[in-house]
Amino acid sequence: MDISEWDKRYIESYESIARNIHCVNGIFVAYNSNVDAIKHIGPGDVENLLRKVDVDTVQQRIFSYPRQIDSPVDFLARLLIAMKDGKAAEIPTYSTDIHEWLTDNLVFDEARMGGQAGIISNLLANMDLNKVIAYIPWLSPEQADYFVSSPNLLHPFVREGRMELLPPAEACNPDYKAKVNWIIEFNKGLSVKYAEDRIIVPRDNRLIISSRPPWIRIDMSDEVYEHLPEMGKTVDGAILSGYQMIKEEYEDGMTYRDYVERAVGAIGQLKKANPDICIHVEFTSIQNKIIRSAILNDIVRNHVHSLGLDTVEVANALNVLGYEELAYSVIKRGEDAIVALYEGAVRLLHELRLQRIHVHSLGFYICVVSKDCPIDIEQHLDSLLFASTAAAARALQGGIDSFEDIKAGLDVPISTQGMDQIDKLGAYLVRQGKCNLDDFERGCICTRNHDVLIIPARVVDHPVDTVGIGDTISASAFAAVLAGMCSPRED
Ligand SMILES: Nc1ncnc2c1ncn2[C@@H]1O[C@H](COP(=O)(O)OP(=O)(O)O)[C@@H](O)[C@H]1O
Ligand SMILES: O=P(O)(O)OC[C@H]1O[C@](O)(CO)[C@@H](O)[C@@H]1O
Ligand SMILES: [Mg+2]
Repeated sequence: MDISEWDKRYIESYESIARNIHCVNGIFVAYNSNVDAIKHIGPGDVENLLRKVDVDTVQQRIFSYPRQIDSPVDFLARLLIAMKDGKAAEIPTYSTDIHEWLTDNLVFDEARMGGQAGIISNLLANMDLNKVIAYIPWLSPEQADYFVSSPNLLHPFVREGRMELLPPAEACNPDYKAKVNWIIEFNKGLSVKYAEDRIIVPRDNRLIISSRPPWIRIDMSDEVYEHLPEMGKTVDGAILSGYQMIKEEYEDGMTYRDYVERAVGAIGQLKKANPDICIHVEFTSIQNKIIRSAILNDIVRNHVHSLGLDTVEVANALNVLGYEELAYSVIKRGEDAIVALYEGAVRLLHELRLQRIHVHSLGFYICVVSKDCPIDIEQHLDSLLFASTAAAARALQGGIDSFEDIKAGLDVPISTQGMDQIDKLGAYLVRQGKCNLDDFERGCICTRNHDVLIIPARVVDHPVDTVGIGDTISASAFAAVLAGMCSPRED
């Protein structure tokens, strides 16, 4: 299909999801929510920060590649790495020192809802989904203020053994504090001089400094855990995220194994009274390989139906599952990177026994679906196109406050670079005899073992922010998949 045919197909997908989204009874969303303190860095900002530290040490730290932020030097090293490649990254910090240093040396531009579960809950509620049940284990009054106030967005609260669903502001615990993450957004073309080097940022992206205070636990109170079947019964799907915060060991002797077990138990509880519930996990950057591996092998495999992730995260996942070479081909920016990405997504689908895996990249998405996934390939295509429209709307407007707001995404141009990338993949797949050119051009490929959807995405030239766009893509696509499952077929 050429761009004008894709444009037409995009409009059809929006209309189809708008018609069907209301048949979704509800979605359960857990666990992570925080306040994002967002700073868009401009010319001179990084140089100013570099003047406050020893640049030679930063350079050494760039080579040693810190996987957690303990000092301003670690922060600047990871910021320069992210800016040089234009790659998204999320690095944990376990003390408040860097937060204080950043507060003293940078003024953030805006504070907004952060965390996959927080962003996704607000998006789904604003999309007018019938019911969104959000569960945040550390819901503080300040955090609750960042949730949209809407009757379809509720949080469980257990009183005298009975579960109630309340607005987050009424379900929060006044003893809890807010978790604040710093988000450093950098724009394509920004030039930074350090030591003898100059970096020109190749693409808009962001670095997240994820605060991990000791009280953060990816878990549920026993009371809420006991009532999960009751909640699971009333929804069609669940979106789970935040597992990246699980630690190997805790001060009280607990280990990651305990939290992995509880996480699997929680999924089991959701399925107890609703065996058909569809579970999506939103993946993210996880620096610790033991945790990354445990999440994939022990939580996702066999328990989860759908996985959403970006390209770097595909490489990271492949890496811990033993596909190092393929992982390397995905991240090195070679001609064949998109082929490696496709191969990687196929591997992950089968290795992790998923029903769908949705990879979002700048300019295109790839989704691989198993043969037993209950919706047809055109409905999968609708879901991806709808998600791209939603992402474009968020990038353009900075947020989505109503279902109607998504429509603005239809005016954003389809990425020609994305089209070029997928043409490369098409040539490869046709050469390999995996599909014919017609099927490829329609974005839908059926093979014996799985089906594949490949779409060009809409890309906003100057996005308001980049953080949270991936969450918007995955959640809107998943909600659209659920709509496909409950809506009457439109043959
Ligand atoms: N300017 C843009 N216009 C449209 N989509 C974008 C733009 N920038 C990024 N995206 C999409 O957002 C995704 C970011 O996802 P991810 O890295 O998971 O970020 P986050 O987890 O912060 O949401 C990219 O994969 C790309 O598909
Ligand atoms: O790992 P954490 O601290 O939950 O942070 C997740 C981060 O990812 C995002 O949810 C974006 O995907 C940010 O809003 C947030 O800061
Ligand atoms: Mg993401």
